[in-house]
Amino acid sequence: MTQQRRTQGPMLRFTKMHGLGNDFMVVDAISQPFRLRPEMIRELANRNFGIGFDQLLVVEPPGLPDVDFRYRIFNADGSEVEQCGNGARCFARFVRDQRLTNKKVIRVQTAKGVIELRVGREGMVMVNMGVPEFNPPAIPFAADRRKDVYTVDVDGQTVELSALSMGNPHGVLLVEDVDQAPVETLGPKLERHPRFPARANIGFLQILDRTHVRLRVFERGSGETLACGSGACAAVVAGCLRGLLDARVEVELRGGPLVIEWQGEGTPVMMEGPATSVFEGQLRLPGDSGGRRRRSARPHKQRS
Ligand SMILES: N[C@@H](CCC[C@H](N)C(=O)O)C(=O)O
Repeated sequence: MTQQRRTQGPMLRFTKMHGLGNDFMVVDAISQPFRLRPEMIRELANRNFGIGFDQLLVVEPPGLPDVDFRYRIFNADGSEVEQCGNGARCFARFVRDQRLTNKKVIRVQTAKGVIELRVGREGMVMVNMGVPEFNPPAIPFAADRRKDVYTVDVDGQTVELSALSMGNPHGVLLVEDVDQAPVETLGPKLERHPRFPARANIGFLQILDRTHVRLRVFERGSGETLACGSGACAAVVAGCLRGLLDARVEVELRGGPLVIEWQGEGTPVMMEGPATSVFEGQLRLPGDSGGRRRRSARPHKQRS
């Protein structure tokens, strides 16, 4: 019998980061070769057998003029997506910590266009998240015309939600109390509802007053996370469309607060919040499919 030898792949350096508890594995794919298949991403995202993360963020060289980097985002289920607000803040922090740039205003190419990140003091980052899109085919959401509130049938139950794109698709429901909201039951059903053909992130929004809200988000491809930046933007936009919120709102997520500003239709949404580095590590990728990894990690000096 011939013994099959598994080849050892290259070492991969990564940083573990989070934005209000929405956590990321961040990889510099400029100074090291990097390519992962979806099943490998799922394995790394696993919180028991892998590194554990909500999203994988990949820093690449730009493909456009006047842009500093390309930013790719993968959910824990291995799907590549267009937008990640908390990830964008961590991205800005990462490229500066790794000395890939010393700019304070960083222009980044995403799958849905260019976004601008501004690095502020004490680890805070301001992101221009772009102009929200309400046209149903562009979200994408199945509807014959645009509305501020849609009625959706879920297993015979009627649910009211707003649908919009922040570069990625969102549905936003108003609830009395986020602590009692059916995030774990209704979230996955709406994420995969046939009216969202590309699936969607589902936000459960509790309005406290015109400038303060609470929010939980069941994320497409990752499940409920402690915070969702694009979800916070979508929720404030949905609240403004319903006439319930002012232009500047503090959004209390399970992992902490974000400040979101939106001046109205046709203008971009601005998001401000923290970005935190947790540790740096390296792992040996399998040289062939499905091999187990060896990994090592050293704690990060906390820089705020
Ligand atoms: N956590 C993110 C959103 C990540 C992508 C999302 N799950 C999707 O599939 O669109 C954020 O902070 O915006």
